[in-house]
Amino acid sequence: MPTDPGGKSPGSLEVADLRAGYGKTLILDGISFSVPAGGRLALLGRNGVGKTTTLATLVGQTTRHGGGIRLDGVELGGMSSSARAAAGLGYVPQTRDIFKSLTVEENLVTGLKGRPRCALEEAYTLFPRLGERRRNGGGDLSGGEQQMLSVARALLGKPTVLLLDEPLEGLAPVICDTLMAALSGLDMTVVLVEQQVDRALEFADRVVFLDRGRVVHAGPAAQARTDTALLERHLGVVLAA
Ligand SMILES: Nc1ncnc2c1ncn2[C@@H]1O[C@H](COP(=O)(O)OP(=O)(O)OP(=O)(O)O)[C@@H](O)[C@H]1O
Repeated sequence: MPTDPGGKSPGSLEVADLRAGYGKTLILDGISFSVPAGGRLALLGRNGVGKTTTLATLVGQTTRHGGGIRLDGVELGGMSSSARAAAGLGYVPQTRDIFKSLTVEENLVTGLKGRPRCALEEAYTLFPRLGERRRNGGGDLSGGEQQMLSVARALLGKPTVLLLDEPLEGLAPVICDTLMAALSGLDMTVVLVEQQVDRALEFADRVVFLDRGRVVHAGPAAQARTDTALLERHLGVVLAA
Protein backbone atom coordinates (compact mmCIF):
# COMPACT_ATOMS: atom_id res chain seq x y z
CA MET A 1 0.00 0.00 0.00
CA PRO A 2 1.29 3.51 -0.77
CA THR A 3 2.23 5.62 2.20
CA ASP A 4 1.90 9.34 2.70
CA PRO A 5 4.92 11.53 3.51
CA GLY A 6 4.22 11.07 7.23
CA GLY A 7 4.57 7.30 6.77
CA LYS A 8 0.89 6.50 7.46
CA SER A 9 -1.08 4.40 4.98
CA PRO A 10 -3.82 6.43 3.29
CA GLY A 11 -7.45 5.41 2.94
CA SER A 12 -8.96 6.00 6.36
CA LEU A 13 -12.67 6.81 5.87
CA GLU A 14 -14.91 8.33 8.51
CA VAL A 15 -18.61 8.93 7.96
CA ALA A 16 -20.33 10.88 10.73
CA ASP A 17 -24.07 11.45 11.14
CA LEU A 18 -24.62 11.56 7.40
CA ARG A 19 -28.03 12.84 6.34
CA ALA A 20 -28.75 12.82 2.64
CA GLY A 21 -31.25 11.98 -0.06
CA TYR A 22 -32.69 13.14 -3.34
CA GLY A 23 -33.71 16.80 -3.33
CA LYS A 24 -35.76 17.38 -0.20
CA THR A 25 -36.44 13.65 0.32
CA LEU A 26 -34.29 12.38 3.15
CA ILE A 27 -33.11 8.76 2.73
CA LEU A 28 -30.06 8.57 5.02
CA ASP A 29 -31.06 9.60 8.51
CA GLY A 30 -27.80 9.99 10.41
CA ILE A 31 -25.42 7.27 9.23
CA SER A 32 -22.06 6.84 10.95
CA PHE A 33 -19.30 4.31 10.33
CA SER A 34 -15.57 4.28 9.86
CA VAL A 35 -13.13 2.11 7.96
CA PRO A 36 -9.43 2.18 8.80
CA ALA A 37 -6.84 2.36 6.01
CA GLY A 38 -6.78 -1.02 4.28
CA GLY A 39 -10.01 -2.12 5.99
CA ARG A 40 -12.84 -3.89 4.20
CA LEU A 41 -16.39 -3.03 5.10
CA ALA A 42 -19.50 -4.85 3.88
CA LEU A 43 -22.52 -2.56 3.81
CA LEU A 44 -25.59 -4.79 3.89
CA GLY A 45 -29.34 -4.56 4.27
CA ARG A 46 -32.63 -5.39 2.61
CA ASN A 47 -33.73 -3.76 -0.64
CA GLY A 48 -34.30 -0.03 -0.50
CA VAL A 49 -32.67 0.65 2.89
CA GLY A 50 -30.16 3.15 1.47
CA LYS A 51 -27.01 1.22 0.56
CA THR A 52 -26.67 2.68 -2.94
CA THR A 53 -27.63 6.09 -1.60
CA THR A 54 -24.81 5.84 0.95
CA LEU A 55 -22.17 5.16 -1.72
CA ALA A 56 -23.67 7.79 -4.04
CA THR A 57 -23.55 10.30 -1.18
CA LEU A 58 -19.89 9.54 -0.47
CA VAL A 59 -19.04 10.42 -4.08
CA GLY A 60 -21.26 13.51 -4.15
CA GLN A 61 -24.15 12.32 -6.31
CA THR A 62 -27.02 13.03 -3.90
CA THR A 63 -28.22 15.98 -1.85
CA ARG A 64 -26.38 16.08 1.46
CA HIS A 65 -28.40 17.59 4.30
CA GLY A 66 -25.78 17.24 7.00
CA GLY A 67 -22.98 15.21 8.50
CA GLY A 68 -19.39 14.61 7.50
CA ILE A 69 -17.30 12.44 5.18
CA ARG A 70 -13.63 12.51 6.06
CA LEU A 71 -10.90 10.80 4.09
CA ASP A 72 -7.59 10.76 5.95
CA GLY A 73 -8.92 13.62 8.04
CA VAL A 74 -9.90 15.79 5.07
CA GLU A 75 -13.58 16.74 4.86
CA LEU A 76 -15.00 15.81 1.44
CA GLY A 77 -18.60 16.88 2.04
CA GLY A 78 -18.31 20.25 0.33
CA MET A 79 -16.29 18.98 -2.63
CA SER A 80 -17.42 18.20 -6.18
CA SER A 81 -17.52 14.57 -7.33
CA SER A 82 -14.35 15.04 -9.37
CA ALA A 83 -12.51 16.57 -6.40
CA ARG A 84 -13.54 13.58 -4.28
CA ALA A 85 -12.20 11.24 -6.95
CA ALA A 86 -8.96 13.21 -6.99
CA ALA A 87 -8.84 12.97 -3.19
CA GLY A 88 -8.89 9.18 -3.44
CA LEU A 89 -12.44 7.84 -3.79
CA GLY A 90 -12.94 5.25 -6.54
CA TYR A 91 -16.52 4.28 -7.37
CA VAL A 92 -17.92 1.29 -9.24
CA PRO A 93 -21.65 1.97 -9.49
CA GLN A 94 -24.31 -0.71 -9.82
CA THR A 95 -24.90 0.40 -13.41
CA ARG A 96 -21.33 -0.57 -14.49
CA ASP A 97 -19.69 2.63 -15.44
CA ILE A 98 -18.38 1.91 -18.94
CA PHE A 99 -18.72 3.49 -22.37
CA LYS A 100 -20.34 0.91 -24.64
CA SER A 101 -19.32 2.71 -27.85
CA LEU A 102 -15.61 2.71 -26.91
CA THR A 103 -13.25 -0.26 -27.02
CA VAL A 104 -12.04 -1.92 -23.85
CA GLU A 105 -8.70 -0.12 -24.14
CA GLU A 106 -10.33 3.25 -24.83
CA ASN A 107 -12.51 2.74 -21.75
CA LEU A 108 -9.44 2.02 -19.67
CA VAL A 109 -7.64 5.10 -21.00
CA THR A 110 -10.48 7.26 -19.64
CA GLY A 111 -9.62 5.92 -16.18
CA LEU A 112 -5.92 6.80 -16.33
CA LYS A 113 -6.41 10.32 -14.93
CA GLY A 114 -3.12 11.57 -16.31
CA ARG A 115 -1.12 8.41 -15.59
CA PRO A 116 1.06 7.07 -18.43
CA ARG A 117 -0.46 4.66 -20.91
CA CYS A 118 1.83 1.84 -19.75
CA ALA A 119 -0.26 1.74 -16.56
CA LEU A 120 -2.93 -0.06 -18.63
CA GLU A 121 -0.86 -3.22 -18.07
CA GLU A 122 -2.03 -3.14 -14.44
CA ALA A 123 -5.60 -3.70 -15.68
CA TYR A 124 -4.55 -6.51 -18.02
CA THR A 125 -2.56 -8.19 -15.27
CA LEU A 126 -5.51 -8.03 -12.87
CA PHE A 127 -7.97 -9.26 -15.51
CA PRO A 128 -6.16 -11.06 -18.38
CA ARG A 129 -9.55 -11.41 -20.12
CA LEU A 130 -9.57 -7.63 -20.68
CA GLY A 131 -6.20 -7.87 -22.40
CA GLU A 132 -7.55 -10.52 -24.75
CA ARG A 133 -10.52 -8.30 -25.56
CA ARG A 134 -8.76 -4.93 -25.57
CA ARG A 135 -9.93 -4.09 -29.12
CA ASN A 136 -13.54 -5.20 -28.58
CA GLY A 137 -16.31 -2.67 -28.02
CA GLY A 138 -17.48 -2.19 -24.44
CA GLY A 139 -21.01 -3.01 -25.56
CA ASP A 140 -19.87 -6.38 -26.98
CA LEU A 141 -18.60 -7.66 -23.64
CA SER A 142 -20.37 -10.17 -21.43
CA GLY A 143 -21.79 -8.91 -18.13
CA GLY A 144 -18.79 -10.30 -16.26
CA GLU A 145 -16.30 -8.68 -18.63
CA GLN A 146 -18.14 -5.37 -18.34
CA GLN A 147 -17.88 -5.60 -14.57
CA MET A 148 -14.15 -6.39 -14.79
CA LEU A 149 -13.76 -3.35 -17.04
CA SER A 150 -15.70 -1.14 -14.65
CA VAL A 151 -13.55 -2.26 -11.70
CA ALA A 152 -10.28 -2.03 -13.65
CA ARG A 153 -11.13 1.47 -14.87
CA ALA A 154 -11.81 2.66 -11.33
CA LEU A 155 -8.54 1.11 -10.10
CA LEU A 156 -6.44 2.84 -12.78
CA GLY A 157 -7.24 6.15 -11.06
CA LYS A 158 -5.24 4.82 -8.06
CA PRO A 159 -7.97 5.31 -5.44
CA THR A 160 -7.19 4.84 -1.78
CA VAL A 161 -10.81 3.87 -1.06
CA LEU A 162 -12.81 1.71 -3.49
CA LEU A 163 -16.61 1.81 -3.29
CA LEU A 164 -18.31 -1.16 -4.96
CA ASP A 165 -22.07 -1.34 -5.52
CA GLU A 166 -23.28 -4.91 -6.11
CA PRO A 167 -20.38 -5.94 -8.35
CA LEU A 168 -21.62 -9.55 -8.52
CA GLU A 169 -25.16 -8.77 -9.65
CA GLY A 170 -26.29 -11.05 -12.46
CA LEU A 171 -22.92 -12.81 -12.84
CA ALA A 172 -22.31 -16.54 -13.12
CA PRO A 173 -20.69 -18.14 -10.02
CA VAL A 174 -17.38 -18.76 -11.82
CA ILE A 175 -17.16 -15.07 -12.81
CA CYS A 176 -18.05 -14.08 -9.24
CA ASP A 177 -15.09 -16.23 -8.11
CA THR A 178 -12.75 -14.42 -10.53
CA LEU A 179 -13.91 -10.99 -9.45
CA MET A 180 -13.78 -11.74 -5.73
CA ALA A 181 -10.29 -13.24 -6.10
CA ALA A 182 -9.11 -10.04 -7.81
CA LEU A 183 -10.77 -7.83 -5.18
CA SER A 184 -9.29 -9.90 -2.35
CA GLY A 185 -5.80 -9.18 -3.67
CA LEU A 186 -6.26 -5.40 -3.55
CA ASP A 187 -4.27 -3.44 -1.04
CA MET A 188 -6.67 -0.59 -0.29
CA THR A 189 -9.73 0.33 1.72
CA VAL A 190 -12.92 -1.18 0.29
CA VAL A 191 -16.61 -0.57 1.00
CA LEU A 192 -18.67 -3.35 -0.57
CA VAL A 193 -22.44 -3.35 -1.09
CA GLU A 194 -23.48 -6.83 -2.15
CA GLN A 195 -26.58 -9.05 -2.16
CA GLN A 196 -24.47 -12.21 -2.02
CA VAL A 197 -24.14 -12.03 1.73
CA ASP A 198 -21.90 -15.07 2.17
CA ARG A 199 -19.32 -13.75 -0.30
CA ALA A 200 -19.51 -10.23 1.15
CA LEU A 201 -18.95 -11.45 4.71
CA GLU A 202 -16.11 -13.70 3.63
CA PHE A 203 -14.40 -10.75 1.93
CA ALA A 204 -14.98 -8.12 4.60
CA ASP A 205 -13.48 -7.72 8.05
CA ARG A 206 -16.33 -5.55 9.35
CA VAL A 207 -20.00 -5.28 8.50
CA VAL A 208 -22.59 -2.55 8.84
CA PHE A 209 -26.29 -3.34 8.45
CA LEU A 210 -28.62 -0.57 7.36
CA ASP A 211 -32.36 -0.35 7.80
CA ARG A 212 -34.49 2.58 6.64
CA GLY A 213 -31.54 4.90 6.32
CA ARG A 214 -29.97 4.11 9.67
CA VAL A 215 -27.19 1.86 10.95
CA VAL A 216 -28.85 -0.94 12.92
CA HIS A 217 -25.78 -3.10 13.56
CA ALA A 218 -22.00 -2.80 13.18
CA GLY A 219 -19.46 -5.47 14.04
CA PRO A 220 -16.93 -8.05 12.85
CA ALA A 221 -17.91 -9.80 9.60
CA ALA A 222 -16.76 -13.22 10.87
CA GLN A 223 -19.12 -12.99 13.83
CA ALA A 224 -22.06 -11.95 11.63
CA ARG A 225 -21.51 -14.97 9.36
CA THR A 226 -22.37 -17.34 12.16
CA ASP A 227 -25.07 -15.24 13.83
CA THR A 228 -28.18 -16.62 12.16
CA ALA A 229 -30.55 -14.54 14.27
CA LEU A 230 -28.73 -11.34 13.23
CA LEU A 231 -28.77 -12.26 9.53
CA GLU A 232 -32.41 -13.22 9.66
CA ARG A 233 -33.36 -10.03 11.47
CA HIS A 234 -31.58 -7.62 9.17
CA LEU A 235 -31.55 -9.48 5.85
CA GLY A 236 -34.16 -12.22 6.09
CA VAL A 237 -31.59 -14.84 5.04
CA VAL A 238 -29.96 -17.86 6.60
CA LEU A 239 -26.54 -18.82 5.23
CA ALA A 240 -25.70 -22.43 4.43
CA ALA A 241 -23.41 -23.96 7.07
N1 LIG B 1 -32.91 8.95 -7.73
C1 LIG B 1 -33.76 8.75 -6.72
N2 LIG B 1 -34.73 9.65 -6.45
C2 LIG B 1 -35.59 9.47 -5.42
N3 LIG B 1 -35.57 8.41 -4.58
C3 LIG B 1 -34.62 7.47 -4.81
C4 LIG B 1 -33.68 7.60 -5.88
N4 LIG B 1 -32.87 6.52 -5.84
C5 LIG B 1 -33.29 5.76 -4.80
N5 LIG B 1 -34.33 6.34 -4.19
C6 LIG B 1 -35.06 5.82 -2.99
O1 LIG B 1 -34.13 5.80 -1.92
C7 LIG B 1 -34.37 4.68 -1.09
C8 LIG B 1 -33.08 3.91 -0.89
O2 LIG B 1 -32.68 3.38 -2.16
P1 LIG B 1 -31.25 2.72 -2.38
O3 LIG B 1 -31.13 2.43 -3.84
O4 LIG B 1 -30.21 3.55 -1.75
O5 LIG B 1 -31.43 1.37 -1.56
P2 LIG B 1 -30.55 0.06 -1.56
O6 LIG B 1 -30.41 -0.34 -0.15
O7 LIG B 1 -29.32 0.26 -2.35
O8 LIG B 1 -31.52 -0.94 -2.31
P3 LIG B 1 -31.21 -2.15 -3.35
O9 LIG B 1 -30.63 -3.24 -2.54
O10 LIG B 1 -32.58 -2.49 -3.84
O11 LIG B 1 -30.30 -1.62 -4.42
C9 LIG B 1 -35.48 3.86 -1.76
O12 LIG B 1 -36.70 4.17 -1.13
C10 LIG B 1 -35.47 4.37 -3.18
O13 LIG B 1 -36.75 4.28 -3.74
